[in-house]
Amino acid sequence: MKGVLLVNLGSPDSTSTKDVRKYLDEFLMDERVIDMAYWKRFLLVKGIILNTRPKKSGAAYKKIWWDEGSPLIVLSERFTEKFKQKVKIPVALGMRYGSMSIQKGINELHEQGVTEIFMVPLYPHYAMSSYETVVVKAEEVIAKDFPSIKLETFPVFYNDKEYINTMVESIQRHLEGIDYEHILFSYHGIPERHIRISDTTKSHCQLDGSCCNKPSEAHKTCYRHQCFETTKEIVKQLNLEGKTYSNSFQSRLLKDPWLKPYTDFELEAFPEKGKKKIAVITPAFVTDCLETLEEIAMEGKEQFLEAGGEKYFHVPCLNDDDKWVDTVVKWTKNWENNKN
Ligand SMILES: C=CC1=C(C)c2cc3[nH]c(cc4nc(cc5[nH]c(cc1n2)c(C)c5CCC(=O)O)C(CCC(=O)O)=C4C)c(C)c3C=C
Ligand SMILES: [Fe+2]
Ligand SMILES: [Fe+2]
Repeated sequence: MKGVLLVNLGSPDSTSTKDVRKYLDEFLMDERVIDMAYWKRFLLVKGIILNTRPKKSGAAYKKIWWDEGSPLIVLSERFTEKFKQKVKIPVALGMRYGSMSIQKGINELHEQGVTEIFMVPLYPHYAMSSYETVVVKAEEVIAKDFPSIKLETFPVFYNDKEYINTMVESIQRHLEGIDYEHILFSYHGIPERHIRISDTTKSHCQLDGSCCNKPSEAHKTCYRHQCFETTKEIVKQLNLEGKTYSNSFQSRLLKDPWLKPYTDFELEAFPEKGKKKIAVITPAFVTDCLETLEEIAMEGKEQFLEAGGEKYFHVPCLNDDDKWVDTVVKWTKNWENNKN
């Protein structure tokens, strides 16, 4: 029997320092997130980061937490409920980190007799710290505990026609009546080093603007290229002119160079450049979460207004948008009918 596993990143169980520490421990000890030799990662994460960050992150989570729980989890559950109504096969939701694990999701499907899983990682773009780690984890769980299950994973969908149309419709709906003169596409950042590690050609990605427009095999796993493509496709349909939009990367951790330009620097510089009314879109996330609700909608707004900005609007993620649900249903039905 066929079944679907939807996978998102996951959140702590609560905003308490203890729960946030447990979540960050699993997240940051992932070798695809902090890519150091095990002993170095162990010392950095357990010896340094976990001593201070859980309290700080817990306070940030408190600012966005809902009565029902983490927005990322609640919104993913709402999406899943709507999705279940539209397909006839078993569906489960799993998270890469935290209690609602991929293991639990696969087990839930297994108990319903599922032998073939269609997994949709809810990430439009390929990064070793997002899409790749989900695939590796699911494959490990299946090899260890469910060897008879066949797994097929939906590819990244950064330039998929249906996804782009869904984004464009949602953006147009949210921006109706909003007074803005510039759109910032703010993507989750990754360390520049990760771009080089994921470059399958080992020579294409230069990180200097010279490579992302040249066709290459490397783009199949190039986060930077894929983010730029998402923006290009969206602005094409929105008919935006060159100087009225730009890209940036947010959520840096540690001191290594991350993808540039940095969102916080851009937000502080816009007013001086005459861009005083902006809208921010966060396409790396299909679900609103700490990084969009706190970092962009709250902190980003404050930084922009303090620097002299006048109007600031964050466009919500797709969340449980009906057209978005229908898009993932369509991908699923194509898989059921061997059309993907
Ligand atoms: C969009 C995909 C994501 C990529 C790529 C990604 C890379 C990445 N993240 C960190 C560190 C942290 N990220 C945190 C939160 C967080 N990250 C994503 C998505 C991607 N991360 C989401 C959806 C969220 C929000 C989770 C939620 O519960 O709402 C956090 C935790 C919060 C904090 O302490 O700031 C950390 C830490 C690294 C190091 C990285 C790539 C190397
Ligand atoms: Fe992250
Ligand atoms: Fe590139």
